[in-house]
Order: sequence, then structure tokens, then C-alpha cells
Amino acid sequence: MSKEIYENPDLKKERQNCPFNKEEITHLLDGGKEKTIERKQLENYILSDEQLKDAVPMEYLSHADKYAEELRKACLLMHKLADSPAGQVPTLRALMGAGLGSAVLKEGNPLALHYVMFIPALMGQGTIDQQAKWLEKAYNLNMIGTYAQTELGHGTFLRGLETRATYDPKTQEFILESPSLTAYKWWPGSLGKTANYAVVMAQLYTKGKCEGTHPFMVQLRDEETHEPLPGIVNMWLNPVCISSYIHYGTYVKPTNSKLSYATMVFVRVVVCQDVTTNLRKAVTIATRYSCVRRQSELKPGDREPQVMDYQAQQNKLLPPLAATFAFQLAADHLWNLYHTANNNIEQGDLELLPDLHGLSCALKALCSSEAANFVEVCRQSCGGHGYMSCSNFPRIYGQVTAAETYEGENTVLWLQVARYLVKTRKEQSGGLSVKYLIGEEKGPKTVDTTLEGIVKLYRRAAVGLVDVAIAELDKSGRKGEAPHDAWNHAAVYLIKAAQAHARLFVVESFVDSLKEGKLSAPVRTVLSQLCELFIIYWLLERSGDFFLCSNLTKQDLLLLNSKYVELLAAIRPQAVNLVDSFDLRDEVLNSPLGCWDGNVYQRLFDEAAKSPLNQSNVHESFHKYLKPLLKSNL
Ligand SMILES: CCCCC/C=C/C(=O)SCCNC(=O)CCNC(=O)[C@H](O)C(C)(C)COP(=O)(O)OP(=O)(O)OC[C@H]1O[C@@H](n2cnc3c(N)ncnc32)[C@H](O)[C@@H]1OP(=O)(O)O
Ligand SMILES: Cc1cc2nc3c(=O)[nH]c(=O)nc-3n(C[C@H](O)[C@H](O)[C@H](O)COP(=O)(O)OP(=O)(O)OC[C@H]3O[C@@H](n4cnc5c(N)ncnc54)[C@H](O)[C@@H]3O)c2cc1C
Repeated sequence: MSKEIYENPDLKKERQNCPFNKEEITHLLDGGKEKTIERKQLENYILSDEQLKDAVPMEYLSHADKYAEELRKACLLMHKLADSPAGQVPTLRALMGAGLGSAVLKEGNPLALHYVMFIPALMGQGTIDQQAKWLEKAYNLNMIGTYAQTELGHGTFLRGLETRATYDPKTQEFILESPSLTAYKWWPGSLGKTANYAVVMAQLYTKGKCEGTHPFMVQLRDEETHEPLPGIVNMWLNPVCISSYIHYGTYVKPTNSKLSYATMVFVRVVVCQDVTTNLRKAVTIATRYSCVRRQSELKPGDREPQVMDYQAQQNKLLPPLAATFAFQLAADHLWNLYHTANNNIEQGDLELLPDLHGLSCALKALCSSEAANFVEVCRQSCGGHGYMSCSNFPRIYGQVTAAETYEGENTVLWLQVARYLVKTRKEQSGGLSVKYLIGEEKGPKTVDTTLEGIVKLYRRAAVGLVDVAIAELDKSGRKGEAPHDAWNHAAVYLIKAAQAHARLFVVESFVDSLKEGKLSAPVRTVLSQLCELFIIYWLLERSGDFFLCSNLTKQDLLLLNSKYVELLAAIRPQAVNLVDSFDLRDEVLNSPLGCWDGNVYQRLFDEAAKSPLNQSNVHESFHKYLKPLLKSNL
């Protein structure tokens, strides 16, 4: 007799009479029905392998054992590539991301940098000959690489990197050295124990002149023994300059000095998708738990309500739920721009490079910071159980907050965006993705709170805040301040303008995707409600920007607040059905709070029982430390 599958009765009720086709949303998020089928086949292929399961929870292993266990599984996954039903590239992409990959490698993938940065650097910066020499070796895992840019003393300011590569015309070699302690490469993933090669970013010196930072291929360890090569500390090695700029002993400038930064642009685009996947996991865990958890008294004398029935809980969870769609659609738009720009760059057309840089900085900073805030709200919405390691919130939070720093610290990226916006607005040219900055904002300044009207408000804020920042810069200039001082003294305004621009891009992506998308009426209805909820939520959160740059009134705000709480109530019945549409398996969620069946309390209990401390009634430390204390009559 088939075992009755338990389903928490409250979750079961939440799933009854779903007014829309969940699979339609799943297909939308996967990029089509075929992609969903491929993903599910791949998930079955990977997650059914018993050798990829953790014998004990990772949190109970030592640092060294965690590393060894993750490396064991990462290598096993690579062996499984060849037979993957989804093919190598889609499998690699899935395994490097925050979804399937994190279900197996919970502490991180020791081979991630090889695929996410080392190979893209070779592809983006290597000459044809260099790619012929190294790409096959890298794809065949006959070498493991990393991307070594950050040093103890510098991560943000690339022009301040201290690692030097001096070209010796006599031997036609580059001598790489770390001239100081602060020049030591620090942070590069896999550099410590895994990689035997690295793309090292160093200041190129030739004929006594510094030509700026360039990428160099450096072998770090012996390919047989894995021992660090002699002199590895001072890096007197046989590096090779990637995308050689030394022709017959003479330095030849690249077409654009920033092309060596291209790898970071690629990863920033990937980061947007990764943090969105992590946010989807957090929202799913918190939403299902909030429909299982009953607490307190809503109506005197009534049964304890599901905590999701509190408007305060809906206010916590429905904006991040909406954000997962907003960020996914914006990341898709950015991904398309990246491919277009990259194809153009390969043909020598660099026109889209500034747009790509501006947009990738904006979206990476916005999605990572917003996701970090939302994940913390999701954790808090689960009370004490959200604080437990097994809830998976601590790990998800650690992953999204890291993204606020790596690949360009967010503040620094905001200022890069501002530089691009001010330049476009002042020069009234370029800025293909920020056309709204060129020419004057047309149309009446009156406010209407329809979806179109709200998007217009976002546009007014985006233009207006750039103009406020420019006015500050000009004011400082008139006071005789040097441009770099004026820039520093306008930083607060510049960052606000950059953030308003990023929000406009996300809002327009969401609205345009609903206009263009072939959606059934029920799906369009629920996604439109989420879209309207989200853009009103952000407007209410940042109402100062809108008051400053439009004719928004107190009445308008009160109207928008009412609309917002109406939308909370309208979306509440579909919260579980919406997160079910993400189709995230329990192994990917990796949380007893978010499991599909809602059997939360039993799973929490089972997780606690796995702790080494719960393997005996009295831990040995009692006899060593506590008992003597108890007897010592202090
Ligand atoms: C799954 C994920 C795993 C991730 C593991 C993590 C890996 C890492 O963290 S790798 C290390 C990442 N590090 C960074 O991202 C460093 C951030 N810093 C920088 O990118 C740069 O220092 C800077 C952009 C902040 C400043 O560089 P600088 O050379 O000083 O440039 P300027 O501000 O003077 O601007 C000059 C000019 O160049 C344009 N530009 C700058 N960066 C780029 C770029 N990446 N792509 C294209 N264009 C770029 C900038 O817009 C200026 O243009 P103009 O205004 O036209 O002069
Ligand atoms: C999990 C993780 C993985 C990483 N992996 C890698 C890797 O694989 N390879 C690699 O090369 N690096 C890696 N890094 C390093 C990462 O790229 C750097 O930490 C990041 O670029 C920030 O640089 P920083 O640490 O020097 O911070 P800093 O720039 O020193 O930041 C300190 C403060 O200074 C502020 N600041 C700095 N410059 C300015 C400015 N111009 N204007 C205003 N404020 C400013 C920042 O906003 C911040 O508040 C990783 C980092 C992390 C956390």
C-alpha cells in the first residue's frame, strides 16, 4: 500500500483552488517549458546520487573536513558532467549557481572560480593562440584556475594594485613580484588550496614605464605534486601576459583600457541572477512557514491564526516575493544587453560598453543590497526557528551579503553608475540605455497613480536626482572646489541618483515584460498585482525622492498607501501557490521550515537530533569542567 504523503493541512488548503497555472509561471522563470523539463531532469540526475549526500550536516565538520568534503563532491559532480541529461554547459551553469549547486555544495564550490572567472577571463582577454593553448586544458580540468586581483591592501582601487609584472626584453619574460605585504593576493577563491593556475592582475612595467593593470596567466603549483612552485611567495615565475600587448618588445595600447575589466562585468551580470535565486529560496521558506505557523490571537477567542494572516507579516513577505519576479526580469534584460554588447565588442564596436558597465554596476548593487535586506526580513519573519542554522537563512544571508562586496563593493559601483549618468546628462549624448537623460522630460507634471503614471514618477525621480547631483557639483565648482573634491562632496546625491536609475530600470523591465509577455489572463492578473505592489512599495519606501522631483502630494501618498494594503490582501491567498511556482525542491531549499509538505516541527526535531551534542545525555566536558566547578564552592 502506497505510503500516505503527509501534507500540512493548512498548506493543503492554501493550494486548493489556485486560480492560475503554476507551471506557466515555472516555465516563464525557467525560460520556457523545454528549459523546465531540462532542469527537472538534471535535478533528478544530480540529487538522486547517494554519493552526493552529506553523511552529517556540514555545520558539524571541522574547517578542513568541510573543505575536503566539498572538494570530494565537486570532483564527483565534474565526473557526472559527461553523462548529464542536460548537456555540459547548462549543467555547469546550474551547478555554479545558487540553486542546484548549493543543494550539493552547501559551503561553496571549490571549483567555482575556475568556471565563473578563470575561463571567462581567458575567453574575454586571451589571444586566439592563448585560448588554443589553455581553454581546452581548462575545460578538460587538466588545470584549475582562479582570478587573483584583490590584494591585502587593495580590492576596489585597481589602479592602486601593487603586484608588478616587469617585462624583460632580453629574455622576453615578465617578472611578477609582490613588492610588499599589502601586495599579497588575498581573497581570490580557490587560491589557498585548490587552484594550480591563476589569472593575476598586475601593473605592467615595460621600459621603465607603468602601463596599468593587465591580466597574466601564472602557474602557482606543480601539476603533479600540487606543491607551490619555487619562490611562489615572491612570485618570480614564468607568467604570460594574457591578450599580449607586447609586440616585438614594444607596448601596444589596447583599444580600450577597460577591456581588461570585462571579466568583472560578466560576473556582475551573473551575480544579479544568483542573488535572485537566493531570494527566491528565502521567500519560499518564509512563506510556507508563515502558513504553517499559527501564533497568538487575531480574533478574541478564535483559534491561533496562521501568521501569514497578519497584515504585518504580509507587509514583510509579499514585497520580497514580488521582488523575485522584478529582479529576474531585469536580470534577463541585462543578460541580453551583455550578449549584444559582447558580440559587438568582438567585432570591435565598443559603443555599448559604457551602458553595459553602468547597468551591470547598477543592477549588481541594487539586487544584492535589496536581496540582502529582504533575506534578513524573511529570516526575522520566522521568529526563533529562522535563527537556527538548519533553517538555511544564515547561509543564504551570508551568500547574498557577500555579493554586496565582491565583484565591486556596492558603494563604489554606485559611484561608477553616477559618473556614467552625469556624463550622459551633461553631454546629452551616448547612454543608449539611459535615453531618458537626453532632452527634457515631456508631458504634464501632474501625478496619476495608474501603473503608467507611477512609472512616469520613477522616470521623473531618475532624471531629477541626476540634475540635483549636477547642481551640487556645479555649486562646488562655482565655489572654486577642484572636480575631485566637488565629486566627493556630492557623493550622497550621486548615489541617490544612481539608485533611482537602477530602480527605474527594474520597474520598466517588470512593466514591459508584462506588456510583451504571452501570458494567460490569470497569470497576467497575479503578476500585474505583484508588479503594482512592488513599484508602490518602493515608491513609499523612497517617497522623499519623489517629493523632491515631482508634484507628488500627501493625498497621492495616502491613495498609494491604501492601494498598497489592498494589494497585500489581494495577493495573500496566492502566496503559497506563487512560491510553489518557483518549483524549488526541498533539497535546494535545504530547510525544515520551507519543505513542501509543511511537516515543520518533526523535521526541526529530526535536525536537532543530528547534533553531536545530542548523541549522549551527558557530554564529556561536564566531568572535565562543570563538575569541578560545581564542587568548588566558589
Ligand atoms: C559567483 C560569483 C563569485 C565572485 C567571486 C568574487 C570575485 C571578485 O570579487 S574579483 C575582484 C572584483 N573587484 C572589483 O570589482 C574591483 C572594483 N573596482 C573597479 O572596477 C575599478 O577600480 C573602478 C571602476 C571602481 C575604478 O576604476 P578606474 O580605473 O579608477 O576607473 P575610473 O573610475 O577612473 O573610470 C575610468 C573609465 O573607465 C570606465 N570603466 C571603469 N570600469 C569599467 C568596466 N568594468 N567596464 C567598462 N568601463 C569601465 C569608467 O566608466 C570610466 O569611463 P569614462 O567616464 O568614460 O572615463
Ligand atoms: C566572499 C568574497 C569572495 C571574493 N572573491 C574574490 C576573488 O575570487 N578574486 C578577487 O580578486 N577578489 C575577491 N574578493 C575581493 C573583493 O573583490 C573585494 O573585497 C571588493 O572588491 C572590495 O574591495 P576592498 O575589499 O578593497 O574594500 P574597500 O574598497 O577597501 O572598501 C572599504 C570601504 O571603502 C569604501 N570605498 C572604497 N573606495 C571608495 C571610493 N572611491 N569612494 C567611496 N568609498 C570608497 C567602500 O565603499 C567601503 O565602504 C572577494 C571578496 C569576498 C567578500
